[in-house]
Amino acid sequence: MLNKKSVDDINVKGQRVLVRCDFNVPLKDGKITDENRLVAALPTIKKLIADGGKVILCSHLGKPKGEPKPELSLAPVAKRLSELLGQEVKFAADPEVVGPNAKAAVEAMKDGEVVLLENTRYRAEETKNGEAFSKELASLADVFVNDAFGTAHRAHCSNVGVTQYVKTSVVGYLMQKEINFLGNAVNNPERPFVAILGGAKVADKLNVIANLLEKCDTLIIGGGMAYTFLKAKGYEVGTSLVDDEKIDYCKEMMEKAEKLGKKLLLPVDTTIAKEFPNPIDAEIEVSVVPSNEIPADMMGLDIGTKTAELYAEAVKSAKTVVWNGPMGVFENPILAKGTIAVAKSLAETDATTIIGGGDSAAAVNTLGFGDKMTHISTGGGASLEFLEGKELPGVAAANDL
Ligand SMILES: Nc1ncnc2c1ncn2[C@@H]1O[C@H](COP(=O)(O)OP(=O)(O)OP(=O)(O)O)[C@@H](O)[C@H]1O
Ligand SMILES: O=C(O)[C@H](O)COP(=O)(O)O
Repeated sequence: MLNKKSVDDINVKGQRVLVRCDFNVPLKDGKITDENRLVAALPTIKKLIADGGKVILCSHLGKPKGEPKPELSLAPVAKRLSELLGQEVKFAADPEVVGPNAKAAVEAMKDGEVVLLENTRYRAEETKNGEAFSKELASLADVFVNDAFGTAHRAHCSNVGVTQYVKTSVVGYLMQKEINFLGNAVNNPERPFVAILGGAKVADKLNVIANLLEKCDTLIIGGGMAYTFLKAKGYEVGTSLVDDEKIDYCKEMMEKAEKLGKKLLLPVDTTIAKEFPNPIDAEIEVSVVPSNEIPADMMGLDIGTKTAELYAEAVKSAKTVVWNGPMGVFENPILAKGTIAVAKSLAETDATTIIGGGDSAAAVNTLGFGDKMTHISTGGGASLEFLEGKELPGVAAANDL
């Protein structure tokens, strides 16, 4: 259980409540292409409306680097949120975020109304956790609610600085749900606990590998990071992605697994091609070879068929599964088979299945397995840092229970 005060511990009737959400959603031609983060924010917003609070929402979007960028305005989010909530979300267009327009919009609010502020990263101080902007945000509100799990690994004005200048700071339902799911899976798992890591680089996930190895029973490695492990085993991996500086680290992890009596599974076969597909979804010729027989001029781009079966088998006997990072270049249908096989095995198991956000969440959703998972995190970097065992500043800043 998360040891922080939540929206259930307060009633905001007649009060101004500033809610930090993570509305950093992908946009194409001004349209939101994945609204999971909006849908996930609704329970907290509805609770605060039902209380009769004046609900002031804020978020960042993309990286405008401290200046107004019209293409990164939160206006499309206000429009879509209004539809999802079935109630107007008034957009406080204001290049200063907390400038005259925003102040006037908040001033005019009635109980139960909702206003969305402009992209907090229009202000340069935001990402520096500066005092002045933190105070400006705090001046709008009596109470602060942080429901932005996806941003919890950042210490910025709108999720950390602001908490120093309001009396009450609590977390929202999404934050609670994310921390409870990820926390239970990692720290109190029903066993066997299988962790699956993929993605491009070992270097990106050093601490995740080390931490999960301590907690899980089986650690499965796939994706581009597998080849540094295979090279560390002494295999020839051709032109596959390898981080030569991390070979010793991979050796250490393999020794650590043995010492701890944990299973560390690596691909026994590999789908190879002459080169990386360009464009990424280009039709390419592939073949499957044992992982110790990758020709010098070929690269591994997905786990092979036997490996996919082996990994699916390991998932079958699990009671808890945490998955972060694709098994191959899943953006290309020819190289998505390993990722699909693993996603399918998670969809079919009775185990608690948790997807650690980012690319893996996108892969599971595009492949149509989204509703079969126990929990799909809305946080990419945040869920990764949580899996590393780090304290998230956005969570730490809320009032303790
Ligand atoms: N064998 C491989 N060689 C090169 N790139 C690969 C390989 N396997 C997977 N990838 C690429 O890795 C990328 C994802 O890697 P990345 O490390 O960014 O994962 P991730 O974003 O950390 O995952 P998540 O977002 O779930 O945390 C994908 O774009 C995929 O195409
Ligand atoms: O999408 C995310 O991971 C969060 O919204 C954080 O965004 P950032 O990486 O731009 O800080």
